[in-house]
Amino acid sequence: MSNNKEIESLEKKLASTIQSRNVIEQARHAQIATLVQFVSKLSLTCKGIDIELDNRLANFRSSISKGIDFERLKPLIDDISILLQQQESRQDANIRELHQTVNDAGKRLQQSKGVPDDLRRSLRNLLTNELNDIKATQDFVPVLSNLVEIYHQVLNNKHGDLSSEPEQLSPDLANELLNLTSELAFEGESAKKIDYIKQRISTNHQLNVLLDSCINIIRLIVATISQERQTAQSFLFAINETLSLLHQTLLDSVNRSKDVGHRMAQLNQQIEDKIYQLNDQSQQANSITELKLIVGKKLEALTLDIKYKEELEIQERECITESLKVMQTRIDSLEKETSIYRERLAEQKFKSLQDSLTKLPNRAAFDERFQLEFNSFKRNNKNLCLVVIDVDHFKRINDSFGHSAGDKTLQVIASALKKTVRNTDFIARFGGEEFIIIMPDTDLKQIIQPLEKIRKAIKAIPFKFKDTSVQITISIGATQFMSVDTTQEVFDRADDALYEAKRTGRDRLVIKK
Ligand SMILES: Nc1nc2c(ncn2[C@@H]2O[C@H](COP(=O)(O)OP(=O)(O)OP(=O)(O)O)[C@@H](O)[C@H]2O)c(=O)[nH]1
Repeated sequence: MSNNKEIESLEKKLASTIQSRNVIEQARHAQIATLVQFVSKLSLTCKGIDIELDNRLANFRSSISKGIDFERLKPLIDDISILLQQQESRQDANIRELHQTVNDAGKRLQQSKGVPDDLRRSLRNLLTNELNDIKATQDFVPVLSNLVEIYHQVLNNKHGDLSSEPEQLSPDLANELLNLTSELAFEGESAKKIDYIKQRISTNHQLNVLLDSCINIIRLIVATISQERQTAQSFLFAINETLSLLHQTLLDSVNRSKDVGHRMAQLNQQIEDKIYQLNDQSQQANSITELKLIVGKKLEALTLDIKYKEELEIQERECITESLKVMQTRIDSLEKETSIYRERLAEQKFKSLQDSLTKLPNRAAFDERFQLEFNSFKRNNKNLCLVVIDVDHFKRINDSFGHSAGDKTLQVIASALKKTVRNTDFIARFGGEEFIIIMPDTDLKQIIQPLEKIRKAIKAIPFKFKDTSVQITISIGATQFMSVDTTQEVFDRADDALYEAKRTGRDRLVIKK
């Protein structure tokens, strides 16, 4: 019996132990399931970092979801742990690398030109503060987006700058403008301004510089023209003033003459009347004494009248002399003014035909003379040659030693050319580094010797810039006028000859028939 009771109590104990073990077992399963789910989810957060890790984690997730026992999971967990450790150090290296890259990009941006001040400030803050505060990869996100934004704005600015960046023009346009300015003769302050403009054009071929230069040149021309107009105006004003003064003087003297004439006529009448009266009264006189008395009185009155008449005549003469003197002075001063103005006009005509740099006749003067010589050639059919000279590699002088050295070179060459040609030859600066000579009474055979002399003379000039000795040569093209030629044809032939001289090595003379 006691045995039975014992068995019964043991069975009860066992049943309750089994039950509580089941409860524990169920709770453990529930905990494991939660843990498995959590581990699966956690493993998913590492997805995409590394393929190897991805594969292992996928394997691990599938194993634990199937409830594979710990013993079989262990090697998987070990592998994953190693991979995760490697991943951690790789992550650190990545952060350092990213830090360095962002820092480098920011520094490069800092060094680039044209970054506005506010962006430069933001960039400095990004590099010194924001970047140094980064602890984890995700911290890079706001910093990077900040940097991208700064880049974006700098690019926008640059783009704006680029679109407004002055367009580079062909140097031909700049040269053409330079040639045109050579034909302008200015004095004093204007000459200095033109020199400055020339310097700018020769070193800078940007559209805005050329436009700016054009505007400044036009301003100078307008100022000169208005100055000229003022001179002409004041001259005309002076003429007008003198003429109206002369007119007034003349009127005064006519009026005075009229007045004097009137008084003279009155006096004449008075004298005539008195003579009549004298005649009359003398016939009525009864005695010599009476006659003497009458005649005496009348003669006295007549003498007074005649004296007065004489005075009037003297006055009248003085008056006329005086007005003549006034008129003469006015006319003299007007003549002086006219001759000054005439001189000034002649001077201006001369100046507008002279190249201000070399003091040689300029292109306008050449055109005028070329036409005259051409007309005379057509009439007389005398020999006439045209020569075009161009300084070789002149650009190199400007580029190596500066525009002022180039200018000086042109002056020296011009004066050497002037000295070398005959008095009857006409030499002009055609523009830039090009000169032109009209040689009358010369044929092609005769020009070789003087032109070779010119070529050698220029080559022999000992130019020295910044302690460097430089030899400068010229190329020459020449031709003779033919009876069938137009001016353009002669010019083109001479230019072709020059081009051939350049093409075949420079420092030479080429003649074209
Ligand atoms: N200093 C100065 N330079 C000028 C003047 N006028 C034109 N130039 C320069 O002269 C140079 C002419 O250069 P290019 O036409 O290229 O000819 P180049 O260098 O002489 O070469 P080649 O003629 O081919 O031998 C340009 O650089 C012009 O800027 C001037 O008045 N003064």
